[in-house]
Amino acid sequence: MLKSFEELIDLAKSKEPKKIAVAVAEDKEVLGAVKACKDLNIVDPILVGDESKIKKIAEEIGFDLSDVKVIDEKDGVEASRIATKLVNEEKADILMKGLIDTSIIMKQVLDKEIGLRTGKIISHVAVFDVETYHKIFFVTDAAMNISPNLEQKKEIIENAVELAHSLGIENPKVAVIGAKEKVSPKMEATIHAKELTDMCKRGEITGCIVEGPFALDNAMSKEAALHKGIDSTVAGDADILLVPNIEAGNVLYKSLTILAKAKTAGIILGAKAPIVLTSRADDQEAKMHSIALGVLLASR
Ligand SMILES: CCCC(=O)SCCNC(=O)CCNC(=O)[C@H](O)C(C)(C)COP(=O)(O)OP(=O)(O)OC[C@H]1O[C@@H](n2cnc3c(N)ncnc32)[C@H](O)[C@@H]1OP(=O)(O)O
Repeated sequence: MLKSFEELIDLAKSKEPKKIAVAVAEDKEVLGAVKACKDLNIVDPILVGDESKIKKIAEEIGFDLSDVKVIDEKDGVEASRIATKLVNEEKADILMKGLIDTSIIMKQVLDKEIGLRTGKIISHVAVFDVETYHKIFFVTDAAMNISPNLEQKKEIIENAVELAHSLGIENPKVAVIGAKEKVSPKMEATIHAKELTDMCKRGEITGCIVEGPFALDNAMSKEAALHKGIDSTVAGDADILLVPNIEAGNVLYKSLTILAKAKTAGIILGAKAPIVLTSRADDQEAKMHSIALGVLLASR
């Protein structure tokens, strides 16, 4: 079972290096992370973007590009398209978002001709390590699916459970988050939580334990759960938090990274290849962890 991001990097180092296509690579944190991962011999990068800007940043950070392929494309949409197409054509194993809006690169990923669709839902999982929680945990979906319906939430859980299994978390505990732990007909998130719990009980969602609704405190703190008289194996020990919508997920993601200084890695699942996707504001370390996660997944 994965215990730290250091372990994640070590695991990635034990794999063959993977080709990573970076869309709109002209960013210091992105190039710093790619350089660090290249130095560890876990990736062989293809940088797509404004070549003059890429070269200027590379020089500043001491990134020797002599054996790195750079594709010059100043337009961000086109650069995203080229990088996505490289993965579609299996010229790269991993796609990475650089200095570009998530919706722009994900539109390329969804493109029927050059994209990376598989028929499954494409969803984001953020992996967190924060001092105030006793283990690594996931938040899904803070970045891709805006307001998922019940069936989409089921598939988002399945993507996250598959990731958990890949990281050695055998029977992950999934907490379906709402604003309270009781079902309220006025709050769709709580109704979905109950239905997802029932689906798991009926064997329609497997490989995990799904329970909810939970308010965040009950999912993450045993004491808070006991205080409210909640009797559940998931309460206070969740591995995966399924958030009701992108706003809740994104606020939680950024609260964890900005306020709680959590370590993080972000990845898009359900596409033909792993897609490294962090916030543009995330630091080099977060991007490095995310690349390592991409390498692990691309090695399966
Ligand atoms: C957490 C750190 C990083 C961040 O902070 S990210 C910041 C916030 N995130 C974002 O701005 C992105 C949020 N998402 C979006 O904007 C949109 O969902 C996105 C990705 C642009 C797609 O929207 P549209 O292009 O309008 O797509 P659409 O809904 O009209 O659907 C077009 C076709 O694609 C399919 N599709 C859409 N989302 C999918 C998914 N998740 N998985 C699989 N397939 C999906 C959809 O079924 C449709 O297919 P078809 O063409 O009918 O066959």
